[in-house]
Amino acid sequence: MADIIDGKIFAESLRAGIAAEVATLAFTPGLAVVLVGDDPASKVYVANKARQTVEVGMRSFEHRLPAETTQADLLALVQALNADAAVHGILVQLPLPKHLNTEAIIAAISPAKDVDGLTVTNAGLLANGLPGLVPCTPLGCILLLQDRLGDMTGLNAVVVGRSNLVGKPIAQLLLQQNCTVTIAHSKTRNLDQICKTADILIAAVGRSELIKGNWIKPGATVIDVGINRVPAAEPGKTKLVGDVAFSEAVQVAGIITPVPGGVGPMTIACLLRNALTAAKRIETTLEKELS
Ligand SMILES: Nc1nc2c(c(=O)[nH]1)N[C@@H](CN(C=O)c1ccc(C(=O)N[C@@H](CCC(=O)O)C(=O)O)cc1)CN2
Repeated sequence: MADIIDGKIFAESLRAGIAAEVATLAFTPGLAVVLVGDDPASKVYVANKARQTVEVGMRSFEHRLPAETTQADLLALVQALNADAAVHGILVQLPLPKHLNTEAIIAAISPAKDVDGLTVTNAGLLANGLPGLVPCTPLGCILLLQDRLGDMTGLNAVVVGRSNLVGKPIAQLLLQQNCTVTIAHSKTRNLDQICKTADILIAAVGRSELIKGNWIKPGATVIDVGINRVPAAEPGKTKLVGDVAFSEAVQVAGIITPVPGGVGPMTIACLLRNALTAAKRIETTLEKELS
């Protein structure tokens, strides 16, 4: 049986460290979260983000906009937040309603306040191995891997998924750890065989329980980023499952993250970490400009 990583406990200790550091600052970091529409899961994530922001001693600015918000209105809000000195981090909850142009909205966020690490500037910094803001879920995965594996030099890492939010940035972070990285996706041929080469397998493809136990190399470390809501055995109820068939995989892998309770909680903890990083950088730059 694999060792099961408890992401909740890890995230709690990360948040405790952030709170301790915030308490030492001469200013209060501020994080703005923008939600457009009524997606039930997004509403829960945004509420959790706001609550945890306050719990670590930061200021939370919540902006809930109706589903019919126009591109121009959302852009105007982002620009106002860019200009607001009390706001050090800006996050626009995804997915946005279909009529909005997500790329243009993300591009409008000041890279210094882009705590999701999604602007082209931050993606470029990551690709070049330079310090920027790194997307939260990939950062959470790497922190878990570093904690469990330490040095990852030379390990074969397979990332299943190529999104800007998870797949591409985590591949970059694994390269920085000296892994040999393969990026696979839903159209990859012989996906099972490729997965079987992985010492580290990252499942971020968004397909419930796609990755079976016999796709996994015995003893591999499996990080499941998938969050898929599927019908439960009880009629009318649903449950969360990952991209990995957990009950099979847990018998083959050496280390594995569960869903829920694995990577998910790390996402918000890493958002707070990014907000702290952004705030310190912004305030330091301001101080330099004033002196
Ligand atoms: N702007 C962004 N949008 C989205 C991101 C993101 O990083 N930035 N990621 C996801 C959603 N997400 C945060 O926004 C997120 C997903 C899951 C969890 C989490 O704690 N999951 C729990 C289960 C929670 C549940 O019951 O639904 C777990 O896995 O244990 C936190 C944050 C998409 N959008």
